Amino acid sequence: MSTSFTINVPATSANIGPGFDVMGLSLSLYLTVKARVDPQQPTTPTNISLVYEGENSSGLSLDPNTNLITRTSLYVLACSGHQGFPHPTTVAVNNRIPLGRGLGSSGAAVVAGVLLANAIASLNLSQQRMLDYCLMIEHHPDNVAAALVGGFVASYLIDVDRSGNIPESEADPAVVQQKQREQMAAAADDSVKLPPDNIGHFLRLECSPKIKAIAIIPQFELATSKARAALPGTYKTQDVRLAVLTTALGRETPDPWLIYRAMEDKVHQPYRMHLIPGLPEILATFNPDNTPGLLGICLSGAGPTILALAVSNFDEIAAKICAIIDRQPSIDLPTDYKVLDIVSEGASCVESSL
Ligand SMILES: Nc1ncnc2c1ncn2[C@@H]1O[C@H](COP(=O)(O)OP(=O)(O)OP(=O)(O)O)[C@@H](O)[C@H]1O
Ligand SMILES: N[C@@H](CCO)C(=O)O
Repeated sequence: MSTSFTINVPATSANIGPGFDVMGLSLSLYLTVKARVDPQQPTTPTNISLVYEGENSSGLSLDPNTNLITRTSLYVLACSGHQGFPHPTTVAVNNRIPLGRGLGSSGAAVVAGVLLANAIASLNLSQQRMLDYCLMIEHHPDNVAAALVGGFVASYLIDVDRSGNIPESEADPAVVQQKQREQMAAAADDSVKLPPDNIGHFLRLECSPKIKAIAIIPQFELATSKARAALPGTYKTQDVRLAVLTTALGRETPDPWLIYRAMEDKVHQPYRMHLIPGLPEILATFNPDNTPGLLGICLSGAGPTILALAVSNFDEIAAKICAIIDRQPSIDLPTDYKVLDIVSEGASCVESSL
């Protein structure tokens, strides 16, 4: 008899305007990972055979030591004294989250990797401990916290020494491979770097069920590392104003202008404008008076996806925003969009016996 696990992790939109590195919404678009433990298969050092199905698979490494999902699992396992998966396992990934577009694809991959290790080696990690592991790989909590727990989530990270290295979710594959080799070697002599306890904290906030998320997805990738490199090191105190948003989205009947103003941002969007053709015009053009149903517009995560929150007229709003992007000289391919629910359930793992 073999055992299977099915892991589902939602896409996320981080920041929601001024909530830079703090706020996240989980969305009805999923990364699915199926793992089948197959003791009949020949053993290998990692015991992983990795396959990708569905869209978004080309260009991703199938080397278990390099792929973000499986190398996250291998790190978690190494911390528990396992070198590789306990038994030969086929890991099949079906990813619906566009890569490098600001919809939390890397955060979802990291969360999936942690859940996979937890299931495959029966580690019984708590949700809090799983967040600690996620934060060793992706150093900002907004995407991973929302993907893990679901809904509208505020989170913060305790300043902790992770050896000053750049997040592994953003690192060059060669650097990652070297680090992975070191971790595997360290696992053998018991010195692998465990996450400190409770490095991330989160709070679930109310979000009105009337609100949907329109993700307007330009057809080019923008690496988070590049979008973060555009940010300044210091801010003026008057630029930081998150407080209103945390309650504005939770009101049973959303107040469009309250949310619209609460989503205006001076922390990251002004510095990233030049990376997203059409964004300045979009922010200057649409508001709740001239666009019925619209609540607010912001950059989703590090971009280039633009997030519009709305209560009605979803396709009309999306079409108008797409039209502005599509007439920018540097845009070659028509912009895509998806009308998504804000889902209250986060990542899940279901076990079945075959
Ligand atoms: N399902 C996946 N399997 C393996 N690697 C993935 C997967 N999803 C994302 N990645 C890795 O993460 C990279 C994208 O991460 P990046 O942080 O740049 O964008 P994002 O997470 O989609 O956007 P944001 O963080 O702004 O929401 C991909 O190029 C790939 O290397
Ligand atoms: N808060 C992060 C989200 C992207 O992963 C950023 O804006 O850089």
